[in-house]
Amino acid sequence: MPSIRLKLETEGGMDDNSELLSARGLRKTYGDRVAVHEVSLALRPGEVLGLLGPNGAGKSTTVGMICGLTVPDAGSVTMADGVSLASDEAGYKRRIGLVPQDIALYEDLPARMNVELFGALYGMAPDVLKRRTDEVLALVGLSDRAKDKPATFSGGMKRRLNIACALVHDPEVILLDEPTAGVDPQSRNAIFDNLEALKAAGKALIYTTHYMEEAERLADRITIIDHGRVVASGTQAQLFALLPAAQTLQVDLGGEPDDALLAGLPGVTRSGQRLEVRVADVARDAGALMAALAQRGLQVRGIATARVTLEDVFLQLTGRALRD
Ligand SMILES: Nc1ncnc2c1ncn2[C@@H]1O[C@H](COP(=O)(O)OP(=O)(O)OP(=O)(O)O)[C@@H](O)[C@H]1O
Repeated sequence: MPSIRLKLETEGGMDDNSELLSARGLRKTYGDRVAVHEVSLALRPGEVLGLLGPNGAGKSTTVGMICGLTVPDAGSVTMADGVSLASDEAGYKRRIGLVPQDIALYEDLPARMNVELFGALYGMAPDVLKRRTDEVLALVGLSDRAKDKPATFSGGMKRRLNIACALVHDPEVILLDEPTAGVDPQSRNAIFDNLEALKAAGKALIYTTHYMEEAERLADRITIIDHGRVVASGTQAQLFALLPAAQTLQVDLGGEPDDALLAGLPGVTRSGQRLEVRVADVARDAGALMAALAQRGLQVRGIATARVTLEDVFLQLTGRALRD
């Protein structure tokens, strides 16, 4: 079968005017090690930007520089209206909420007081702080545990309380550094529900993860980072379009075919009654394949396409698996 590029929907480039926050040329070295080289990224209002990369890629260092905890060696981060750490540190930080990778809670203070302490750091008025504390505890599903101490919470509940603390001052941009690390699948789903609610409320999120499934589920756009460098950035469709044109069709036959019958069919490997067929364009080539199989008297019971994933994109761009 002739090879043609896998066709996928693509979008135009980023319109600079639509950026809520933009990081340009961020760089950070620790001794001889360059943790982050020239990282640039942009966040639009109301979107989830996934920062995807393996352990040690430089995600936390990048997030640290965006929220002002880590001082960059070079580069800058600016909000759409020009406010930056350099121009107005306190004003900038009020607009950012950080959910750190390591849970930061006072284990022996009630959940509610943990949230209020974070709010007090931003000088929130008592009545506003009370209302916001109620709201964020409700958002993360912990209203009924407000009086309990985190010391008595599960790992997933602590993660959710950590998120509530980052939200109490109602930031425009929320940075989440691997917020599902070490939580069970049920708690992970609860956290995703919280994040989807935030997105629906119009918040912009930067979400770091080394789980491509999480980036695929949550992110509107994804920046892939490896060894401190951005290796690709775009919507999932744009990233998938970076893959060489090929997809796999899985064809289930009525019985085990004679291999001689499959001779002359390109890209076919057989395992029992199942054929794996590499094609360049599913929409175009599936029909020709079905016709060729019918011509050989082979009955088809079912046909499916194997889905491409961000793991395939990472492998294509770096030559390595995300979780090496
Ligand atoms: N404070 C530090 N001192 C020295 N090296 C550091 C420091 N912080 C990070 N690094 C190094 O910088 C590189 C990037 O680390 P970073 O934590 O940003 O990666 P990451 O993508 O967030 O990884 P992970 O998913 O494991 O958290 C790593 O090589 C790490 O060892």
